[in-house]
Amino acid sequence: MSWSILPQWILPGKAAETPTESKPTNTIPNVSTKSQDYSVAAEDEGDREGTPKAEPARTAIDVPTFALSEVDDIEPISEPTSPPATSFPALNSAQRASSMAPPPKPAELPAKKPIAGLMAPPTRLPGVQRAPPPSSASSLRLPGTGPLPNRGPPIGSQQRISSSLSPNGTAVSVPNPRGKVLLSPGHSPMDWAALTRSGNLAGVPMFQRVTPSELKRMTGRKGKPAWSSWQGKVYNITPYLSFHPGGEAELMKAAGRDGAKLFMEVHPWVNWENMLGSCMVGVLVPEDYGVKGLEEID
Ligand code: HEM
Repeated sequence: MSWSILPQWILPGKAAETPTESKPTNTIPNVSTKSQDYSVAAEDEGDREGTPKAEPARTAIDVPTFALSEVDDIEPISEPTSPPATSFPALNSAQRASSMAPPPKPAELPAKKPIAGLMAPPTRLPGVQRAPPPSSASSLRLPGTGPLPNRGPPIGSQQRISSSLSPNGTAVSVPNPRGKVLLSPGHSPMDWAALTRSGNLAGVPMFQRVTPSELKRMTGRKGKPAWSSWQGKVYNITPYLSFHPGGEAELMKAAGRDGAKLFMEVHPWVNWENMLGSCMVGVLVPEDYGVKGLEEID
């Protein structure tokens, strides 16, 4: 690019004189930070020998200048004219309202004119007693008649009885509508549950095949254990006798026989298998089970 074709006043100083120089001096002042640097640099440039002097066009449009220091001198912008401050609190504030005179009593209110299109309220019959409005307090009151609300276990249930165990350590028969007994201390349903977790309560080393005649002999008397069957399985009910909420005598009715019928008559909601699982002796087999087996072998 030839420098000679450019007007003199835009050529860089040295470059204009020695166009053969490979690198034109960068004379662009550093304007990165302050604008005043530019003017200083421009003066330096003008002082150089041989440098064409370009007079700044003084006729340029005056750019209004602004300096921060002048800000203080600027007349503060007057705020929009507002009405003179009213006294506190405001006229329509709640504070004023509270100190104001109370509103007129309903009796003093002017009689309301019936609004067009709406019916007038029904007139009250003289002498008719109106019931008090239902309140939350009235719903808490116990009804004078009818059943009491369900609160806790029913009267006579095991939960209520177990809170008053027999003091002398024996199951005591007490008259109550469901035939519950007082269980001796340490014989609550919780105690039984703990005992069943402790180990095998069947009283036999391994599962047995029990014939009906054999079951019949296990009555809990004459030193024999009490066994009872339930759905083809035989259980030793002896350990449970003192834990039975219905009493030992009731439970003994099932000894030496199938107890399902009696059991289901009294408390079908009780889970026999769960409660007596650790007391299982074996399974009930037909009377001739062993004999048949031996005959088949022969
Ligand atoms: C052999 C297995 C049995 C077990 C595991 C057993 C268990 C129970 C349990 C847990 C209760 C308390 C029920 C409750 O609080 O709701 C109870 C109560 C009672 N049981 Fe048994 N029972 C058995 C057999 C029998 C038998 C054979 C009879 C009667 C012949 C009987 C008569 C009663 C009676 C009268 C009550 C008290 C009333 C009641 O709770 O409804 N139980 N028994």
